[in-house]
Amino acid sequence: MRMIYGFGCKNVILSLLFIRPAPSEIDMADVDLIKSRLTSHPDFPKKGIVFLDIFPILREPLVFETLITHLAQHITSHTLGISQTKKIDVIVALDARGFLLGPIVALRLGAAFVPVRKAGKLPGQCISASYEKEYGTDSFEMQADAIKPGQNVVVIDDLLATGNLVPHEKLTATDSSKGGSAHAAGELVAKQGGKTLEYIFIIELLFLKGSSKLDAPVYSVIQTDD
Ligand SMILES: O=P(O)(O)OC[C@H]1O[C@H](OP(=O)(O)OP(=O)(O)O)[C@H](O)[C@@H]1O
Ligand SMILES: Nc1ncnc2[nH]cnc12
Repeated sequence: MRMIYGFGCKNVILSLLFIRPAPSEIDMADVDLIKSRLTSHPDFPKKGIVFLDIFPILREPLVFETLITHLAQHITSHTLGISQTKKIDVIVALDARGFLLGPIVALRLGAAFVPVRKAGKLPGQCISASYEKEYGTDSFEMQADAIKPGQNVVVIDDLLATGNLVPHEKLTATDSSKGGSAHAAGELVAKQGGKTLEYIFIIELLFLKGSSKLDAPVYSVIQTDD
């Protein structure tokens, strides 16, 4: 059994194509274990933000191992299936917390690891994309020769917010509707001719509707509406 997730009306057609695994296909024991280690910190780093901290997960080797295995298994059992492809060529992960997951998952899959870094940190020729965060703005870079045209890519980060403090449907014409970090990473992959098959996160802040701005399906281990 698979279910189809609806996004904002702007992306209705795309959302019909974006299939997420049904809860029955997900190992809920893994999810419960990972979720139990997540901590929340109200008003950090500024008032109104509830910061969700993933570091307690990494403190416990068994829980960290469960998370990495869960992500790698999701890719081999689901991402490859829905994309009807045999291999992930590249795992792209985002500076900085995405780097805690991306290289390990890439090694498990025998894929290349490519970092997306905050501007000015990567040597050589780079391409860039700007983005908005839940609490600020910034610009990302990727090395210009990192992805070859046609390569299959999965983008990994710890958390999907959206780049805006207001939910997508409440944005006015004067608000920016540019996406957040994951959107910028997808833009960098597309600029190099790579194909993003899926965006994967530990946590997705559903109320911010970040997935509606992305050009591929989203898988998140934990979803929260708070
Ligand atoms: O969907 P968004 O609104 O873009 O928000 C999510 C991003 O924000 C956080 O990173 P942050 O930029 O705070 O930096 P860090 O990883 O260096 O802590 C988080 O790790 C995601 O990358
Ligand atoms: N609420 C949140 N908690 C942790 N990291 C974040 N990055 C963006 N929003 C965040």
